[in-house]
Amino acid sequence: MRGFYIGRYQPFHDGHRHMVEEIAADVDELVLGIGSAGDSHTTRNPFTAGERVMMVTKAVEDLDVTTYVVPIEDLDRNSVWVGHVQSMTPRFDVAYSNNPLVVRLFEEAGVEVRGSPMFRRDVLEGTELRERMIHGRDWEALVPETVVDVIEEIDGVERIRRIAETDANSETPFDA
Ligand SMILES: Nc1ncnc2c1ncn2[C@@H]1O[C@H](COP(=O)(O)OP(=O)(O)OP(=O)(O)O)[C@@H](O)[C@H]1O
Ligand SMILES: NC(=O)c1ccc[n+]([C@@H]2O[C@H](COP(=O)(O)O)[C@@H](O)[C@H]2O)c1
Repeated sequence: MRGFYIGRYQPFHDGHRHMVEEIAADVDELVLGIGSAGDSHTTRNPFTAGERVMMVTKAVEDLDVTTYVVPIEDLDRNSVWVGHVQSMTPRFDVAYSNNPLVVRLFEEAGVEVRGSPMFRRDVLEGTELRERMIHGRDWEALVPETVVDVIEEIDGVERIRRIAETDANSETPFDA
C-alpha cells in the first residue's frame, strides 16, 4: 500500500517526523508532498521547494519505507486540487492529514483519509519554530538533526531574520 502526506514543512520538524513514523508502520511506500512549492522568502514560507526536498529526504532516509518527495504548487481552485496532486504524484491509496481543508478535499474526491493526534503541538509547530529562529531561541532540539544541517548549509536562520526585518507583514517577497 502507498500513502500520501503533504505539508508545507517550513521547516520539517519532529511533529512531522512523528507522523511519518506512524504512517510508515501502515504503508509499504510513502509519497511526501512539499506543499506551496512555489512559495519561498516570506516569513511564513522562508524555504524554497528544493531546500525542503533536502530537509524531508534526509529526515526520513533512515526509515524502512520507500519514499518519493514531490513538490506541489498551490492552485487558485480548491475544487480541482486533488486532481492536480494526483497528476504530480505516484498513485496512492490513502492520504494522511490533520489539515481540515485537505481532509475535506480528499474525502469529497473519494480518497480515504487518515489523521493522527497532534504530537507536542505546544512546541512542534512551524510557526513557533520560525519565531524561535527569528528571536534567537532554541529550535534545534525540535527538528531532526539532518534538518539542522540543511538549515545551516543554506544559512536559513540568517535568511528568516532578514525577511522578518524587511517584511513585517510577512507575505512580501524578499529582496535584499
Ligand atoms: N506536532 C504535530 N503533530 C502531528 N501532526 C502535525 C504536527 N504539526 C503539524 N502536523 C501536521 O502536519 C501536516 C503539515 O503541517 P505543516 O507543514 O503546515 O506544519 P505546521 O507545524 O502546522 O506549520 P505552520 O505553523 O507553518 O502552519 C498537517 O497535516 C499538520 O496538521
Ligand atoms: N488549492 C490549493 O492549492 C490547495 C488546497 C489545499 C491544500 N493546499 C496545500 O496543501 C498543503 C497542506 O499542507 P499543510 O497541512 O501544511 O497546510 C499546503 O501547502 C496548502 O497550500 C493547496
